[in-house]
Formats: sequence, C-alpha cells, structure tokens
Amino acid sequence: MQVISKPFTCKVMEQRLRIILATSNHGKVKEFQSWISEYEVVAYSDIMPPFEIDETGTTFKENALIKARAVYEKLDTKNDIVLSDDSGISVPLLGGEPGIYSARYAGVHANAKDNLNKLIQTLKDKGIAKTPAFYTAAIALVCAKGEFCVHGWMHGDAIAEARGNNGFGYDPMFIPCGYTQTLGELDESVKKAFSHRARALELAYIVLKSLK
Ligand SMILES: O=c1nc[nH]c2c1ncn2[C@H]1C[C@H](O)[C@@H](COP(=O)(O)OP(=O)(O)OP(=O)(O)O)O1
Ligand SMILES: [Mg+2]
Repeated sequence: MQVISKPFTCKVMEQRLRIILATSNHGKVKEFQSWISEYEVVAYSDIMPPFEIDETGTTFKENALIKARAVYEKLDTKNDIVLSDDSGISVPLLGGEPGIYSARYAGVHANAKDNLNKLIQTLKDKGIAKTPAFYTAAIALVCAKGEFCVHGWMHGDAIAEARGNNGFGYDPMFIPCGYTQTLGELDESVKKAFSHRARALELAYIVLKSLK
C-alpha cells in the first residue's frame, strides 16, 4: 500500500501572529527585533507611510496607548498586534525631569544628542557629577482582543558626561545599578537582561501568550 505523507500539519500551516511596532525610534526597533524571536516583528513604517503621533498624555501609559491605537486604527487587517513603547529617564534630584518629556527635553525638534547634552549640562550647572536616576518603559498592546499596558523600570545613576556609543538616547550617561560603566560602554546583553524595556517586555509576553 502506498503511504501518502502529509507534508504540512495544521500547526505548520498556522499563520504566525505579527507584531507591528508603533515607534519611529530606531534604537527601540533594533532592541525589539533582536529580543523577540517567537513572532514576526515589523516597524509600522515598513507597512504604511510614517506619520506624526501627538503624545498628549500625562503618563507613560497614556502615551503608549495613544501611539499603539493610532497605528492600529490605520491597519487594513485587524489580525495583527500593535506594540508601542513610551519611555524616558527620570532624575529625582531634578524633580523627576525629564520623565515623559525625555524625547522633547531640548525642544520639540530636538534630536537624541541634543537631549543627552541638555541633561548633562543641567547636571553640570548644578555642580552634580553623579546622581540617582531611573528609566521607565510603558509597553502598550492593541489588538482585536483589546488594549493592554505593562511597565518596567531600570535604576542606576546619571553622570554629567557621555561615555560610549552603544545603546541610544541617554545610555552614554546612564550607569545601571551594580556596574561602573555606562550603557554606552556596556555590552547590549546588559540591556537585554534587565532594562526597563526588557522587563516590561517580559510582562507583555504574558499578555501575548494569552492572545494566541
Ligand atoms: O533604553 C533607553 N536608552 C536610552 N534612552 C532611552 C531609553 N528608553 C527611552 N529613552 C529615551 C529616549 C527618548 O528621549 C525618550 C523616549 O521617548 P519616546 O517618546 O518614548 O520615544 P521616541 O519619541 O524616541 O520614539 P516613539 O515615540 O516613536 O516610540 O526616552
Ligand atoms: Mg515619542
């Protein structure tokens, strides 16, 4: 008797869930794409023309949801999951600045270098060489099954100088707890192990698994 092999099981035929990243920040895209292996991950600008999203919220959570909703609303098919990240660095000695305004710290059209230099200069002007600081990340997920938001934090010190070229944004002036080098100097595996974004992503996975 001839045995006809079944080349594909239903499992193989199943379409993988696709995650659309609602961010224009290349540093975030690079991190998410290198950290998430179970899903197909694409930047939203790869599937639609990039557009301005007003971050009018008063918290990281509100802004993350604003970004994810804005991209989800523009999707043709609603089978995908949109993932956004709103994040920033807070310095308690500066009353929590720049916090949710991290990307606009040196002005609305400021780039990452301008913002980094402004925070360094602000510390220098106050005669501070090193002070506690922390990063916050809110990750929002928007899909057909609903809206979700989780958070992660990374504590350390902000220093009044930039050291190293790894990471992005404020990383050259941020020394994580337990280290002597900045995230600009440390290997990217450190951020993968316990950054604010990595920790929020761990929680986001719990939500993602429940959506399958
Ligand atoms: O791991 C990080 N390492 C260094 N800097 C970081 C990090 N995480 C957030 N940050 C800074 C960059 C930016 O100044 C702000 C995020 O602002 P945020 O509005 O969330 O992102 P964004 O405007 O760069 O891109 P988008 O809104 O399209 O996601 O915090
Ligand atoms: Mg932004």
